[in-house]
Amino acid sequence: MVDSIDLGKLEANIVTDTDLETGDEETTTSTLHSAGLSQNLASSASVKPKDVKTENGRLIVDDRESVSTCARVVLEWNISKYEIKLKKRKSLTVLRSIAGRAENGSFNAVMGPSGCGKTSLLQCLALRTRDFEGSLTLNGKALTGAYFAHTGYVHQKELFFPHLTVREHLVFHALNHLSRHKSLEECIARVEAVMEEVDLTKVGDQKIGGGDLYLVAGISGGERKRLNIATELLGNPRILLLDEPTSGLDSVMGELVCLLLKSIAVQAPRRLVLAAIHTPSSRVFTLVSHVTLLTSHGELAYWGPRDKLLLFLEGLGYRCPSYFNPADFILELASAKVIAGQAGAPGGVGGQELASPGNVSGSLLVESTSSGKLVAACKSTLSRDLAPLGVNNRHKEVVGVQGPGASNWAVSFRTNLWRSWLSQRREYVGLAVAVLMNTALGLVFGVLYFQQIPHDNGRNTAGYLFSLLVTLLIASSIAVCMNFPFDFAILMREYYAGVNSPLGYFLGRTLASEPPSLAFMIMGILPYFMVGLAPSAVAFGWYCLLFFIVNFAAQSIGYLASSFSANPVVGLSILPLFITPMILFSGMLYERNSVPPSLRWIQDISVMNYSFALMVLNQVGHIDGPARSFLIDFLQIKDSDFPGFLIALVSLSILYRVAAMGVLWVRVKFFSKVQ
Ligand SMILES: Nc1ncnc2c1ncn2[C@@H]1O[C@H](COP(=O)(O)OP(=O)(O)OP(=O)(O)O)[C@@H](O)[C@H]1O
Repeated sequence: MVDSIDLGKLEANIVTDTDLETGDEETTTSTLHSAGLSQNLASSASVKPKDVKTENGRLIVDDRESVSTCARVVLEWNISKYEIKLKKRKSLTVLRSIAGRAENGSFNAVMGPSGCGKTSLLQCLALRTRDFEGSLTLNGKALTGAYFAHTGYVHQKELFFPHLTVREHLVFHALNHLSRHKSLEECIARVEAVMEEVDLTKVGDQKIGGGDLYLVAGISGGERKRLNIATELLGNPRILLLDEPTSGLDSVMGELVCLLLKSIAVQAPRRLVLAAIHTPSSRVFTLVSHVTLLTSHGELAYWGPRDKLLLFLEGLGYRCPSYFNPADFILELASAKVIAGQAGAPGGVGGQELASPGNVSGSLLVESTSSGKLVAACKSTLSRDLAPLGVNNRHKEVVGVQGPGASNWAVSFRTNLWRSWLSQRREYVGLAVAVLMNTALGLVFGVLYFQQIPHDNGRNTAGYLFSLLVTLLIASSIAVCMNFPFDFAILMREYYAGVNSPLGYFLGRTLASEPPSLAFMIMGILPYFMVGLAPSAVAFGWYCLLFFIVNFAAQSIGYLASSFSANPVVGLSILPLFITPMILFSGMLYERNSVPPSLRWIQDISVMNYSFALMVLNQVGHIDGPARSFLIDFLQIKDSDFPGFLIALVSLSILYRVAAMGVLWVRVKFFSKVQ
């Protein structure tokens, strides 16, 4: 197989002659001449397999040798039905009787009107959903868990950590993906090679940018698309499935991405590339080897070689006008409204009854009054070309395929710690605001209780410590609830791609968040001497330690509340359910010894109960007089409670964190879908 890429004169069209139907034996020659695409071709030139040669100023990519050594990869699918469960026990049938086949070396397009089910089909093929009936086979065999290792799935919406650079993002994925088999140096070399392949080397050290909360300046839209593809290429998959890799790009950028996909498909190692493409330009359309066309009702309108589609339509009396983009033409044909309702649609197809598709490799189903007959004709034509059509008994095999499996938790702990630390460190604004806010709050406490405590009868000491701890509990847990859920969608994708584990992620992410959360210490430390608390190094040391533990416990509660949903509103809404009882049973608002026995368990799990008592005991150990006896009596505590309360506080702070990790793990494993 020879692929030649012209780097010379710019010409105004792309000429592609690809027939992959005949498999490995056939020669595929793609000559990509592109006006205004010199940049792109230069970037394609950076795709340098080992056997690149030049001839008369042209790059000749000769992968004949690799073809003979390359195993053939054939993916076949027959999805008889894919339903999405809606509320009130309703369901929506998104796909019906979709069959097709693709093999390595080919660039396949899934096309159809918006909402026809392109994403759904890709999710089925990538096994991101199992809620479909039908069969999927790889080289004629039922899928196994290894399918995930062979397959890269590029989502439509890119999700990145915005503060990471392109290189850092890829290194994270390479380490998680490859470190079982490769050394650190080899992982880094693989990152460099892939960046070269998708032409991202020059932006390797730029921030990715983007983000959900606010926009961070970063690389361009096209570069983000290529980074999305590069992430999946790291593991060298044989099958690359892409959901609308050109969406949001202008036509030139879209063509650059599709040229890249074409080169990924045909160059060694030849890969199966299957992409949902919404509205390809005519040039992009000519790059495609096979087309799966869906109607707006999620039914198969055509499956077959791209270059036979227009001939086939002509045979049915639908001729694409010479000035018309063929992709637009077939999209209009596949759209029920245009066909059924509009006379004078391109090719003059309005409301016309259609003949049987006849003896062609590929079929057309057009919505019309005769659609029933056409569905049958379409199926019978396809069944000649596609072995699995109508075979539905392998559904159980698909459902039973083991998931991708999490990556090694110890590796993912280290890489998540590194990634989260880099992200946190670069959140300058967030850190600066946290420092300012805590300084301001510390000053408010300091000014309000300024030198009150040495002359206090105990009430102001209790008031200061209580309000400080309540503020810490609320502010620290809210801060977690506002940040933690945003990573969840990324974690789910990485988990399904086998490059992250919930345990490694949680431990790394939470540990990396500890240093920035120390900003809360300012709120406690700043007013200590202003308000006149015990001027003893031991008392101050315990005060700081207890404040740190309460901060840790408050974050644990924040993690627990926000681990129930990827929606931060849920975490923030249920947070009071955790915090309010803790405050009520702190000993300040409800007499400790008169708590009804049936509610005592709430007191036992209240962080405020122990932390407030410990803070008070720490102070009364260094003061005499009426304040001491007031506080001891008021809170109904004694000095000997200190060690037991300390153990309870530390245990609770760890317990809440472990519970948060458990909830996250269960959600990732059993309840969440990849989006
Ligand atoms: N979770 C969901 N809940 C309800 N409806 C859904 C859900 N997911 C998909 N659908 C519906 O299923 C149909 C197919 O959706 P899908 O995203 O697969 O289409 P698409 O062809 O990729 O669309 P587009 O080109 O606009 O991205 C649409 O009608 C969509 O509204």
